[in-house]
Amino acid sequence: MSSYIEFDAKKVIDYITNLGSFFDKDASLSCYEFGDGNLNLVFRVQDTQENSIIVKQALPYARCVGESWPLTLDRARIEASVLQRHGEICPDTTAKVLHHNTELALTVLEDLGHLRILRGELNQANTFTRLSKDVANYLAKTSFYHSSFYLTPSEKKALVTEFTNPELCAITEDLFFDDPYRDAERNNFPAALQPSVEMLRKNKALLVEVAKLKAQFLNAPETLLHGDVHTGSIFVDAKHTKLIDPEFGFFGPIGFDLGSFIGNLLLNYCAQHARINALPKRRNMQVYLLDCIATTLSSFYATWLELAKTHTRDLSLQADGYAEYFLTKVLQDAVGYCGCELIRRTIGLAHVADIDAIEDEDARLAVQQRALHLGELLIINANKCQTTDDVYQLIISFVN
Ligand SMILES: Nc1ncnc2c1ncn2[C@@H]1O[C@H](COP(=O)(O)OP(=O)(O)O)[C@@H](O)[C@H]1O
Ligand SMILES: CSC[C@H]1O[C@H](OP(=O)(O)O)[C@H](O)[C@@H]1O
Repeated sequence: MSSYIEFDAKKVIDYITNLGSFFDKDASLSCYEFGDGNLNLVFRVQDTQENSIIVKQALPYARCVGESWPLTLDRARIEASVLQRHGEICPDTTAKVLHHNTELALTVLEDLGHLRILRGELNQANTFTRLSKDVANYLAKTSFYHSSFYLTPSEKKALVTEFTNPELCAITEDLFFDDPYRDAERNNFPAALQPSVEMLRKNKALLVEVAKLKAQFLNAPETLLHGDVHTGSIFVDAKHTKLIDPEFGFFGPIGFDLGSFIGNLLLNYCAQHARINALPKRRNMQVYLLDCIATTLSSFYATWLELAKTHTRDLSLQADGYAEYFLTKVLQDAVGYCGCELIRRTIGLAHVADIDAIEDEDARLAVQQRALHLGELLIINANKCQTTDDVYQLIISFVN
């Protein structure tokens, strides 16, 4: 029988005190819940000496909807295990797991409260020079070392089983690839956007490309993905970049995380158009975001190719030219998934503050139309890209 119980602040303190690992024996602890994500509880536990830890607990349902949307507790195991595996490869860019209890679906994490969530920072027009290189390095290394280029077939198959995450994948499958393209109850957009949404849904070529992207998501266990690399899952400051929250992790197509990240930068790019009273700030941010995208792409590609040339263990995959062929497909997938992220964050269930916080209704609508159209163009044209520069030029041609 499961010993799961939902924790409150008092139970968290009792649990942490019993563990006896993180604070002085006689420390006076306080605790509060401050999660703002869609799914879980997040507590901060602190003593009076400025020491603190984070306790994250999964609920048996989705926090943002309530008990009417039951959800597996196993997501906490997946999240902790992805953080541990990715943390072994990229310790500097992955939140550190200090303790995990699978039965309680509870994980103790290092407190990253001295850093800031990237989405809020971009919305404040703050920029981070390390961001693109750090994210590219994280995505390239974690994806290479969990791919068939590096793992033996039996190692990989065992991990694919360990990281089978059907319920969380089903959420992505529905929210990314299904709901936006039909009349789904969970969709969320203003009536004024209906004509743009209908145009999108009538585009048969688009629907075929979305089908291909979904099929790839369902059928291509290329690597252990983070599964939800949006700008709300990245802590930053001038010297640090830390990824959190990989509960959607599973073995899927390498381009998915790369595309999700770039998609979130482009959502912010679109939202910047609402800054009509601060044109220099808007221009600076848009230049920064495009530069970030260019660096992420080139740095991801260069790091991955270098790893493939020097660390590929599979003999056949060492064939001259194969890594380049493989990476071209990864880039095309990334452009497609990027387009899906733009569309689903505009008209689907889960929105982004970048757009939703725009107060002026007309300005918000114009940004939503821009994001939808950009998503559509990217998905339809993704397969024209052969190189990272092609991807960048494609993006530039549609955003300007
Ligand atoms: N390790 C951490 N250190 C500090 N704050 C954190 C940490 N992990 C999460 N948080 C805070 O909790 C919020 C929700 O966390 P997140 O992992 O995104 O939850 P969910 O899984 O519900 O989306 C984050 O936006 C951040 O403010
Ligand atoms: C009901 S899940 C919707 C959405 O929320 C997740 O993000 P997060 O947990 O970081 O808030 C994920 O992007 C899902 O698609």
